[in-house]
Amino acid sequence: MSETAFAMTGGQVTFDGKPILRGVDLTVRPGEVVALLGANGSGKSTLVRALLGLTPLSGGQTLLYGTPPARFRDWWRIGYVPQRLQVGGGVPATVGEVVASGRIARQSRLRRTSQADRAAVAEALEAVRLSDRAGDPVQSLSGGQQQRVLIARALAGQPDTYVMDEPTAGVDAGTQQLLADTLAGLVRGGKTVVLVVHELGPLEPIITRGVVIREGRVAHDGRPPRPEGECARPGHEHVHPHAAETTAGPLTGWQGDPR
Ligand SMILES: Nc1ncnc2c1ncn2[C@@H]1O[C@H](COP(=O)(O)OP(=O)(O)OP(=O)(O)O)[C@@H](O)[C@H]1O
Repeated sequence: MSETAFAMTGGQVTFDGKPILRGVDLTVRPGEVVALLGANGSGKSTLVRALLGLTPLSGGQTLLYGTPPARFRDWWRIGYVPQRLQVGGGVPATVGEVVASGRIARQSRLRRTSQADRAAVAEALEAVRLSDRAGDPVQSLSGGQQQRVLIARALAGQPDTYVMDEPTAGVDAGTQQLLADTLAGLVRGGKTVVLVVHELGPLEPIITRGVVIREGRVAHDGRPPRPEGECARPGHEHVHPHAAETTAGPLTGWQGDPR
């Protein structure tokens, strides 16, 4: 059997007695580029966090490279870009420091910062065009720039698999294209990508598989949906009155019913 990056079977998550994930089966193999799609509140972020073991399952199981999250040790293999949040929290960290923190899983107590670490951080900053802001406090950056810092932090770790929760949310068109080009290069190098997106936008050419989540279940898993008409218009707000279609047939309205 070939290696799997993620393998969830019957994954369930319950918050306050309310089922949020209701039996998700999802296997992601190395080299796949999987877009998780679905309406607000459908459970995409919860699924991502459960795949990483950050949110515990109340039923089913999930494996990271064949190992349950609690026993997984090779965290350097995963680069996680969480949904937009304040990077650096209350700590006045610089852009360079936050990006360098992406190397921690690769470092050991014996071998701290090396030339390779410094080079990876510099390369990641360049990839998101923030080299000139390395010494600035993260809080002094705009929201979209902070998102780029989070992406650079993941890039700096040079993981095998990238997990990105809405990496293009609130990010301008130029930066979206930059991210798409960066990811395309990583994918050509055999990396695995799982990302939550509302708009495929410039990422569309690299997506190999679309998984639509609807009310905590997989409603479609296969060909990436192709936005058409209004849905394809740049800046289109994806709150659709029509339901997500299920496993067969063309998929043009993947958002499902808004809650
Ligand atoms: N920590 C939590 N405690 C309680 N409920 C939660 C928690 N996290 C998420 N939820 C609920 O789980 C449901 C799914 O949330 P989730 O963030 O996974 O959706 P999503 O598909 O990522 O949405 P969006 O597109 O808006 O980011 C929502 O109803 C949300 O309120």
